[in-house]
Amino acid sequence: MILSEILYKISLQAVSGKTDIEINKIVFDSRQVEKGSLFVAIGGTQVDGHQFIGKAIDLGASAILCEHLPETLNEAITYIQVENSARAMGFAAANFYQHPSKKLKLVGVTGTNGKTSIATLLFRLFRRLGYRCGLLSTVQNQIDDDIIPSTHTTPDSVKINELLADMYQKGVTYCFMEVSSHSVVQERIAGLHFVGGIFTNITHDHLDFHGTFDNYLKAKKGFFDQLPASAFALVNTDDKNGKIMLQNTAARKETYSLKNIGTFKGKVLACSLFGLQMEIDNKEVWFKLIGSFNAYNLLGVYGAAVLLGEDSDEVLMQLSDIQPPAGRFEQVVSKNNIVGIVDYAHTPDALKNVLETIVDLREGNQQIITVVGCGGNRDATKRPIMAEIACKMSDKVILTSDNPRNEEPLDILAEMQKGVPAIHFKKTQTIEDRHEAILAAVKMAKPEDIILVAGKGHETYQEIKGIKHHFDDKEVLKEAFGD
Ligand SMILES: CC(=O)N[C@H]1[C@@H](OP(=O)(O)OP(=O)(O)OC[C@H]2O[C@@H](n3ccc(=O)[nH]c3=O)[C@H](O)[C@@H]2O)O[C@H](CO)[C@@H](O)[C@@H]1O[C@H](C)C(=O)N[C@@H](C)C(=O)N[C@H](CCC(=O)O)C(=O)O
Ligand SMILES: Nc1ncnc2c1ncn2[C@@H]1O[C@H](COP(=O)(O)OP(=O)(O)OP(=O)(O)O)[C@@H](O)[C@H]1O
Ligand SMILES: N[C@H](CCC[C@H](N)C(=O)O)C(=O)O
Ligand SMILES: [Mg+2]
Repeated sequence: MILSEILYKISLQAVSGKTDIEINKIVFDSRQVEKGSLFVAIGGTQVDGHQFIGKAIDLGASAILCEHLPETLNEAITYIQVENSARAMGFAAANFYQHPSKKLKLVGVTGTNGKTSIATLLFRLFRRLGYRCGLLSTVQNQIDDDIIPSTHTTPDSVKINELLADMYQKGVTYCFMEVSSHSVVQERIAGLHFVGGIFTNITHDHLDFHGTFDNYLKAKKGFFDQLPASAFALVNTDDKNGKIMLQNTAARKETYSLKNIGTFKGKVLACSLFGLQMEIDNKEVWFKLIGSFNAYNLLGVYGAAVLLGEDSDEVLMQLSDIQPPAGRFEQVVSKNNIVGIVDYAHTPDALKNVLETIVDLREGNQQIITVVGCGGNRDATKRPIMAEIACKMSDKVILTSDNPRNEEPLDILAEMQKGVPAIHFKKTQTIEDRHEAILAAVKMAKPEDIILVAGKGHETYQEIKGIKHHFDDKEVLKEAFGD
């Protein structure tokens, strides 16, 4: 595409060089540059992309999109200066791929917990309702039956537009995507056209990246602030910050609640290890998801589907038959009835919700044994809190490694240990190796006991010092059960 078309409607501060040149690729990593690329220099969290402009030119970049121009300009190259290059890249990517988000119906889901659950349920529901669908999620990206591995919860803006363009070409009507707070701040969703946005909840996470809870809140709100008037903004108002999402949005304001207020109301009637019974719009329905926190996810999905024009009875009928995504309250039961539960709870609130559900469901003298760790190079302030929650709500706890990434596993564990109240020392142990920790939990379990393995859910790897080793909590549980 011609550069001037890629720059259409983008506010430019300065241009040096020709804009009637052909561009065949937009890249923001110099290592991906090929002949004819537009290289976008972005100030990152580790390095400033502007320092790679020279390297990008050496590798064949024809044009540079940046926030400040290099001291010496190469006359053969076009330089475009903008205020925010990440944001400009979002709009450039939308132009380059010819606005796929406007050609299909894109729905975004944001919140600390529940994004994957809601986006995946919507994807599965709308496929059952007869539509071709796309999904952009933490677990995987998907176009109908085709699974495309995902590297982020929300991909970068070029990747999103490339995937949406592919979806449009394959006849997709609806795409459901997760909108992480990182993606809002880093402008990965700039230039996208949404028909709806959903807010789940906001609790403690990602303070390493956002600095303060207030900034985290602003990031989530930023998604709703950029929705157009034609979209709906569907918000869980039982979350005390829910209404804040609606403060400055141009979108139609809609709400859901389990407290009998708002557009969509629901009530939990019963919850067991087999499912959840709810009343929605005066209809009683059983769902295959477990835990009252999932009642919020189901109600959000129901609300969104109705707002998108689907028949409410049909929606409930189909939704009642849908399985939760992988690694969300997934059960592996041994032959002698030890109940293993693998769950992606990696925030204090998620861990508390899952354990509350397990405590409510436990019968007689069933013990709860929790195996949990916290990821490295991520918010360290949640470590002692998660350890404390695990200890207070379980009979036995094994603190272990999650994805240590570039941190020392024992340093992470030392921070978790700080949260263990003295009265719980006796029931808590630390086993650095996650495989060993799961085996130990199974060894100490009696028939009927419940083992919660929290934090990694669907993940099939453990990231240690830049290398992803194969690791699957479900697989290890099965191995430990030895059935
Ligand atoms: C903290 C964070 O969000 N980092 C993301 C960010 O990288 P960064 O800002 O650190 O980049 P950097 O390394 O400083 O480099 C700056 C710029 O220089 C460029 N560069 C760098 C080196 C080089 O040789 N040449 C070059 O051009 C880079 O491509 C980049 O454009 O931009 C990159 C490109 O889009 C992302 O891949 C990267 O995600 C990292 C891998 C990551 O782990 N992100 C996590 C925290 C994340 O985004 N998570 C959320 C989910 C959160 C949730 O649970 O809600 C997600 O959406 O996945
Ligand atoms: N509505 C909810 N409220 C609170 N906790 C929830 C909710 N839904 C799911 N959880 C808990 O959070 C965990 C992660 O759920 P899910 O993957 O849907 O969240 P997410 O927002 O996509 O997370 P991520 O930020 O990692 O992408 C679940 O395994 C469960 O423990
Ligand atoms: N989307 C979350 C995933 C955390 C998963 C957990 N297993 C970890 O590695 O910390 C994040 O980027 O913080
Ligand atoms: Mg997710």
